[in-house]
Amino acid sequence: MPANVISGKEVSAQIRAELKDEVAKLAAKGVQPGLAVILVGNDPASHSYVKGKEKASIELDFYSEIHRLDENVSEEEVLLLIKKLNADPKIHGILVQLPLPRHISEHKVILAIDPRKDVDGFHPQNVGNMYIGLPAFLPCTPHGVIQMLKRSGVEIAGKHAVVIGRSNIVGKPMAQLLLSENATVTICHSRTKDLPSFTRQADILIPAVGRAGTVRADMVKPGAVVIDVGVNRVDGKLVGDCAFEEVSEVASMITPVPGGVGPMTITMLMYNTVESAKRHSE
Ligand SMILES: Nc1nc(=O)c2c([nH]1)NC[C@@H]1CN(c3ccc(C(=O)N[C@@H](CCC(=O)O)C(=O)O)cc3)C=[N+]21
Repeated sequence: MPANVISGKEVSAQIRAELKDEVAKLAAKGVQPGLAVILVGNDPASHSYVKGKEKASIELDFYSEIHRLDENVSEEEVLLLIKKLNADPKIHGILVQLPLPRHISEHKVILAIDPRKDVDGFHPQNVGNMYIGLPAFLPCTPHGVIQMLKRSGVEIAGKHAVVIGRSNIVGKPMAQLLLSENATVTICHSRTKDLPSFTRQADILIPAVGRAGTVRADMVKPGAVVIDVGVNRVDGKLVGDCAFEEVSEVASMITPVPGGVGPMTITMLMYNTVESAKRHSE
C-alpha cells in the first residue's frame, strides 16, 4: 500500500488559522506582531524564500519590513541595522537570511540579534536553552517537522528516529527536539559508514542532506514515517533527498517536496513571531 502523504500545506493552514486567532487577541490589546527580514545580495533562491515569508506576513496581518541590502554592504552596516531593529518596539522578530556573503561573519550577525527577537532560534542563548529544556525560540525547520509528526498522529516517544545530517540549522536541533519528545535518536552524516544499516532501523527517518536520491526504497523499513527536509533543484525542478516514488511504496507516511517541510518552516517562523509579540505584550 503506498504511503499517506503528509501535506505541509495542510498542517500549515491549520497552524496559521490558530495564529490568526492569536493575532486578533493581540490586536485587541493594540499589539501587531512585527517581523523584520534582512536579505543581503541577489541569490534567487533566497529572494523566493523571502517572498514566501512576506506573503505569510500579509496573510496573518503582521507588520513586516524587508531590508534588501547590496551584496557589497559592510558587516558594520548590517550590525548597525540589527541594533536599530533590536531597539524598535514595532519589531518582535528579526531574521537575517542565510547564507551571507563571505565578508560578513554569520556568527557575529547572529550574536548581534537580541535573543528575545531571534525568531530563527539561532542565537547561542536560544540554542543553549533549547538544549537544557528551558523556554526558547525553537528553530523553525525542526520545530515544523515535530508539528507535522504530532498533528499527523505519529507517536514519537520510544520510537527510533534517524536524522541524516548534522547542520546547526537542521540536523543537530532536529535530533535534540526528537530527544525532548523521548525518541531514541541516531544522527548519521557524511562520514557515517554503511548508512543503510542505520536508516533501515528507523521508525522515523529524517533526511536533511541536500542531495537528491540520498534515500532509496531499500534503505527504508516497511511502515516507517519519512519526513524529507532536503531541498534540491534538479533540472529546474524542486525535489527532496528521497527518491519519492519508490520510497512511498515502502513508507507508511511521507512528506512531499515541494509542499512538505518548506511551508512548515515559514509557518513556524510566524509562530515564533507571534510568541515574541505575546511576551512583549505581557
Ligand atoms: N535565517 C534563515 N532562516 C531560514 O529559515 C532560512 C534561511 N535563513 N535560509 C534559507 C533556508 C531555506 N528556507 C526555506 C523556507 C521555505 C521554503 C519553502 O516554502 N519551499 C516551498 C517551495 C518554494 C519554491 O518553489 O521555491 C516548498 O517546499 O513547498 C523552502 C526553504 C528557509 N531558510
